[in-house]
Amino acid sequence: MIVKALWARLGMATLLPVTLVTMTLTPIFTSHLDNQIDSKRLATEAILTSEYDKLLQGMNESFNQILAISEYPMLRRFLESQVASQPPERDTETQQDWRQLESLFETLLTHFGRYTRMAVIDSHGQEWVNTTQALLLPRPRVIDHDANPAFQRAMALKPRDLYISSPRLGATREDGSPARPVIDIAAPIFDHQGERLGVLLFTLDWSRITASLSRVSLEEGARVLMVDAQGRSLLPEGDGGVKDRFGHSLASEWPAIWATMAPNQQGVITLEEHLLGLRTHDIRTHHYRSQAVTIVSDAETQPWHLGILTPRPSLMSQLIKTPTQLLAIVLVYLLSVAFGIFWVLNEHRLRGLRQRALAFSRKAYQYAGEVQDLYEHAPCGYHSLDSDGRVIKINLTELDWLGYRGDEVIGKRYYRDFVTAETRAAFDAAFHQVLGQGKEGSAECELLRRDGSHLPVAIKATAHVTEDGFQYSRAMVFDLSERKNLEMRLERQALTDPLTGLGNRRYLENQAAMEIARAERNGAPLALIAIDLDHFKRINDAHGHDVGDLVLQSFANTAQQQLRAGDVLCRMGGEEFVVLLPDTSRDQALLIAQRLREAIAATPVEVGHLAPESGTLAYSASLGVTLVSAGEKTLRPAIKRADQGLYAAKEAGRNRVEWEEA
Ligand SMILES: Nc1nc2c(ncn2[C@@H]2O[C@H](COP(=O)(O)OP(=O)(O)OP(=O)(O)O)[C@@H](O)[C@H]2O)c(=O)[nH]1
Repeated sequence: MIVKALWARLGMATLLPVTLVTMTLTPIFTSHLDNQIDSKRLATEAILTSEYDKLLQGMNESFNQILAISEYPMLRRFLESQVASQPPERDTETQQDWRQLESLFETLLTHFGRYTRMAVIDSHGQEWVNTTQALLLPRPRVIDHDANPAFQRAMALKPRDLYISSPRLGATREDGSPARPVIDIAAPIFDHQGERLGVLLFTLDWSRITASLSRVSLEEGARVLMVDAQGRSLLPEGDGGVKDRFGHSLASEWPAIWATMAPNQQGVITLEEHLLGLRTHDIRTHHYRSQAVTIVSDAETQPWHLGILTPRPSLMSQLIKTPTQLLAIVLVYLLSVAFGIFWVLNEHRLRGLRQRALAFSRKAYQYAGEVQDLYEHAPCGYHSLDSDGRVIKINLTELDWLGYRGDEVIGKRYYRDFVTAETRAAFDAAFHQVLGQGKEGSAECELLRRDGSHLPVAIKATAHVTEDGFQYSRAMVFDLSERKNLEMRLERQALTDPLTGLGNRRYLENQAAMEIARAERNGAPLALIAIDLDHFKRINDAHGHDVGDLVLQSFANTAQQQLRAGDVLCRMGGEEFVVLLPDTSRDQALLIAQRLREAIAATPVEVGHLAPESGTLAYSASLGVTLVSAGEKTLRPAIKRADQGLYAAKEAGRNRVEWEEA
C-alpha cells in the first residue's frame, strides 16, 4: 500500500514539474515564436517586394527595348520601302537598308541575349527578319496569320501599344536540351503618317527574367511560386517537383496553396506550416514604368500570382536550430523532475520519521499517563512547594490523607498549615534546609487532617534549582501511622507481662519515676506492696505449669479488682508482684494489702479438668508492705523493704501481711 502510494506520488512529482515548467516556458516560447514569425513575415515581404520589382524591371526593360526598336527610323524606312515596292527591288538604297537592318539585328543579337527570337513581319504577314534562321531572309516568308496570335493581336494595336503573350514553351533547342518557356512580345510598327507597316515580334527567354526568382528558391527552405490566373505554373524550372513544373496546374497539384493564392491580392498569409507572401500582377495594367501606352495580353491568364512560400517557424524548428537552447530546456525539465522526485523521496522519508515520532510520542504520552497515575496514586504522598511554602502540586494520595480536593489546596494553602502545631517547628526547620545551601531536608511531623485527626508522616524534600535559582521543592511524604502503631505495640509489649497482661518490671520503673516525682511534688505518701504466691512450686508440680499459669492470671484479675485506677500492679517475675499505691498512707496500704490477701484466698482458681475433683484450686499469697521514703529516687529500697516484709510473712506461716518500716 505504502509502495503504491509512493509510486503515485512519484508520478505526480514527475507530472507536476513538467506541467509547471511547460506552463512557464510556453508564454516565453510563444512570444519568441511570434517574434520569429513576425520577422520571417517581414523578411518574406521584403524578398517578395524585391523580387517583384526585379521581375517588373526585367519585363519593363524588354517592353521599352521592343517599343524603342519598333520606332527605329531605319526599320520603318525598310518596311516602307519593302511594302512600297512589290516585289522588292534590290537597288542600291535597298541594299543599304538591308545591310543596316542586318547590322542592327546583329547588334541586338549581341546585346540582347535574353531574346531567343527577333522577327520583323510586315502587315501582309511577310517575315523579313527572323533571328532563329538566316538573319535576313532572302525571300520574305509568309507566315500563317492564324498560327501566330502575337502577330494577329499586334496588328490590332495602336502605336506604342504592346502585346504580351503568356509564357509558353519555346521550340526544342538544336542541342537537344529541353525547351525553355518563352513569352512573345509584339509591337506594331507605324510610319510617320501613322500607316501600319507591320509587327516587331520578340520572343523573350522567360528564364532570363525569372532567374532571380529561381535563385530565391535555392535559399533555405523558401520556394517561389508563379502562376497565371488559371493556376498554371509560370516558372521555368520549379523546385517542387511535379507540383510547380512549368505549365502544370498548381490548382490541381497543390490545391491548398492555390486556394490561398487565388483570392488574395497581396500580403503575407500564415498557413499551417508556411508563410505565403503574395503579390498579383496584371501585366495589362501594371506597367507604369514601361513606355507602353496599352499592353494587351491573354485575358484568361491575367493576373499573374507571385508567391514566396517560406517555412513557418515552429517551436521544434527553433529548438533544432539552437541546440544549446534545446539542451537548456531539457536540463530545466530534468532538473525540475529530479527536484520533484527528490522532494517526494525526502517527504516519504520525513513521513516515515513523523510516523515514528508519532508512535514515540504516543508511547511517551502513555508513559506520561502511567507516570502521572503512579504519581497520583503512589503509596506515598508527593507535593511541591514554592519558596513561600505554598502548595503548587500535590498528589491524590496526600490529598486523600488530608481530606481536601486539589482545587482547595493547590496555589491556595501553605503546607505548614497542614502540620500540627506540635510538629511545625520540625517541618519549618526542614523546609528552611531545602531552601538553603543543603537543598534537601527531612522531618517527621504530624499532618492535621480535615476531620481533625493527626497523621504521623516523614517528609523528605529536595530543592529543584536551575541557573535562575530555587524553583520549587519536591517532597515525598511517608505515612508513619503503621510504624508508630507498631512502635507503640512493641513499646507496650516491652512493658507488659504477656501472661497476665500486667505491667512488667520496666513498666514499674517507668511509672515509679513519675509517681515518685508526683509524690514529692504533692507531698503525698507513696506506698508499695510486694506480693508472692504461697507454695506456688507445689501447684506447678502437682497440677502442671498450665494450672500455675491460670493461677497467675486469676491472681492478676482478683488483685486488679481490689485496686484503684491509679494503683499500679506489676508482675516482677515468677509468682512475685508489686503494687504501687500513690497517695496512700501506711494504714491505708496495710488495709489494701489485707483486702488483697483475703480476696486471693477467697477466690479459688477455676481450673476445670486440670484440677482436683472440685474443679477449683484455692491458693494464697503473702504480702509485705512499706512506704517509699522521701528522698528515694527509685523504688529499689522500697521494694527491698517490702520483700523483707514479705519474707517475714512467709516466715510467719504465709497468707499474711507484714509491715516493713523504712
Ligand atoms: N506456672 C508457672 N510457674 C512459675 C512461673 N514463674 C515461676 N514459677 C514457679 O514458681 C515457683 C516458685 O517457687 P519458690 O520460689 O520455691 O517458692 P514457693 O514454692 O512459692 O514457696 P514459698 O514462696 O516459700 O511459699 C517455681 O517452681 C517456679 O518454677 C510462671 O510464670 N508460671
